[in-house]
Amino acid sequence: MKTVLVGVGQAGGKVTSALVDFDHEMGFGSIIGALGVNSAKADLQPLQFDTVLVGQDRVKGHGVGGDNELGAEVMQGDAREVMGELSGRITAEAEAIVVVAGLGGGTGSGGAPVLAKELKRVYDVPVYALGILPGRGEGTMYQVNAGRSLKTLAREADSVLLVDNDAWHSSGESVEEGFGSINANIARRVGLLLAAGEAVEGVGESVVDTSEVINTLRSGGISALGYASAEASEDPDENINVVTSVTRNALLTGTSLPNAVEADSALLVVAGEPETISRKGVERARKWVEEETGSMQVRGGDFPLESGRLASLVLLGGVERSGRVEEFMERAAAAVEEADEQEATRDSEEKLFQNDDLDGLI
Ligand SMILES: Nc1nc2c(ncn2[C@@H]2O[C@H](COP(=O)(O)OP(=O)(O)OP(=O)(O)O)[C@@H](O)[C@H]2O)c(=O)[nH]1
Repeated sequence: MKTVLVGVGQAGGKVTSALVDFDHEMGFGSIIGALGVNSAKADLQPLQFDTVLVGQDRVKGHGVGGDNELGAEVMQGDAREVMGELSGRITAEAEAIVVVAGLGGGTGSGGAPVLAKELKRVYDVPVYALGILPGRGEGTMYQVNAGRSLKTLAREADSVLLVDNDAWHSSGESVEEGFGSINANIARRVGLLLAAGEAVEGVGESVVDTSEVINTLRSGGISALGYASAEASEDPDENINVVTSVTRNALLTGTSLPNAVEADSALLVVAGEPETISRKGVERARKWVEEETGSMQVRGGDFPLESGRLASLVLLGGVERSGRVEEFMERAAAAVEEADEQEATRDSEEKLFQNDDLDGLI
């Protein structure tokens, strides 16, 4: 899928960078343009692609400090400039635009929904978001921001592919320590999805087409991506269980949104050497995905790739009713309440100290 990426905020820029590097290393050529947008100048500097600094008149290049309303305002204020920078990149070749952002901060969380809305107004191709949810251990402000942003983003974008920061980091590492490996994992998985369906020489009947990705995401709302891989035999008959077990692992333990299984639609992409992919295995795996997700719309296809391994990518569309999303929304609502209570305590403490009756005590 020929894609233009827009990384908003610090996480958005870093994840976009990892995706661009992966696509380049693999020689896929599915990312045809990238732009970084931020209100913090220092976060734009390391990026190897063009960037736009927004909100300079308001925050002087220092970021919005987690204030996502301000993040939305500065993006709105400079939307014309951002859209202008993008217009040269979103050529007729583009099949999708992906806005990448961490939903817990200020610039990405506030800015991504504003940008998605502008892009949808102007372009006919699907506008997706790749949204990063704060991990459980991240503070109240992150959860509040992400809850607000996710609702708006799911409304504005054609689909929000959610990655939970707790999902793809190595055990023993904190979320912050793990950013490098989380980003590399996001790049590999999402990068493969974007490249699935890219023209491959000697395309066979079973090769997945870009339109399958778009159709799977057509139900809108929230989507998730699962991935797992394993060593494969050269003989496809010995790979029946390899295909079924990597598919099970991709969906049950390898998703970007842990425990999101119920879905409106799904796409199963099996990647590896075409002659090693077991047709029987693929058939069984697809049936299993149908049963697990409860979806009647499970699409499928191969992704020919030179490798000694076989991998399964499972894209789920319409997972907003899954337990995981509900659990996050509850966490965000509790965080909003906690933030409100803290504000109320601060207000009453301020009133206490403004009370004239206290004057006599000092
Ligand atoms: N996966 C991943 N998450 C990140 C990374 N950097 C920050 N985050 C997450 O993103 C959220 C914070 O968003 P940022 O992108 O840092 O903030 P911002 O959008 O630049 O906004 P401000 O700094 O407030 O202007 C938190 O939930 C972090 O855990 C990263 O490199 N990778």
